Amino acid sequence: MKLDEQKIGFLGAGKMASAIIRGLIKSGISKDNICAGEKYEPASETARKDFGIFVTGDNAEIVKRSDVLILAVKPKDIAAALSTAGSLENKLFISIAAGVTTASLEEMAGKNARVVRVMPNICATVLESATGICPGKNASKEDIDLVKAVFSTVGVAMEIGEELLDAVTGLSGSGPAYIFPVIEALADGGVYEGLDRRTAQILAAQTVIGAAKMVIESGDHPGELKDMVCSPAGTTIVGIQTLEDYKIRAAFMNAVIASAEKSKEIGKKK
Ligand SMILES: NC(=O)C1=CN([C@@H]2O[C@H](COP(=O)(O)OP(=O)(O)OC[C@H]3O[C@@H](n4cnc5c(N)ncnc54)[C@H](OP(=O)(O)O)[C@@H]3O)[C@@H](O)[C@H]2O)C=CC1
Ligand SMILES: O=C(O)[C@@H]1CCC=N1
Repeated sequence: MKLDEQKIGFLGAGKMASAIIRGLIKSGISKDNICAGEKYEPASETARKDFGIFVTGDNAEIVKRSDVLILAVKPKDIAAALSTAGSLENKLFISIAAGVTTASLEEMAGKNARVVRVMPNICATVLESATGICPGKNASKEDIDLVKAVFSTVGVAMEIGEELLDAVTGLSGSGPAYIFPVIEALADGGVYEGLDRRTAQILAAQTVIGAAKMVIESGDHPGELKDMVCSPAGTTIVGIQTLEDYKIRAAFMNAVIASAEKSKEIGKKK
């Protein structure tokens, strides 16, 4: 199955669907092969205007037009979205909803449904998502390859066992929201010391990009990279000591764990 031969339909055309649609179009997928069902008219209008795709409030029409469906509504809205979707027989059904297991998706979409559960993140907007992919029991190798191809258009995509998808949700699904306040706070520190806001924000964001790139490109342990910055009796080790005083590492670990636990809780409700 080639990606550019598939008709891809989204149920929900909000923030995440828009990010993925942008990636697909940027990677050369024709807008004529993409459509979306959306019940909120302003979101429909934005999708039509931004991407030139077909958008309707009629989910069943989207299902009819599509080979591949990407469910991109909030977990609480899934049952309602599927109740208006009609038959999903012979469709590849992808869900990006946090917490919702492949077993409950299969139950909702029909026992033999080819389901793949995916956890991307909002950085798909700039084609830098970190995405975990987990096939349901009826998904074929071809289906998984196609899903990988879809999410590779918006960043890095890797297959992960379902028992670890809540961990992926806590880490990379929610993770951008943990880094944005870090960038804001770094910039605040710069502003406190006299930098103007714009300059401080660019320096802060570029510092985060650079640090992340060093981790990925070197493959070195982040602790070793931190040591490279800390001169003996220098400026950085004083900053590190301050962060340790505030238990910054425990704070981030606990944020990821709390988010993963919430994802598990959502999964139990469905
Ligand atoms: N935001 C993020 O960073 C991430 C989100 N996710 C997951 O992605 C999914 C979507 O999240 P996100 O894009 O942020 O949400 P949004 O609220 O931006 O988008 C969802 C859209 O779906 C619409 N909708 C609701 N019910 C229906 C329906 N029955 N038929 C058609 N459209 C409907 C909503 O309309 P209305 O507003 O009127 O309800 C809304 O416009 C969630 O399940 C979330 O867990 C995964 C990874 C990251
Ligand atoms: O907060 C949420 O539930 C969604 C899922 C991952 C990121 N945002």
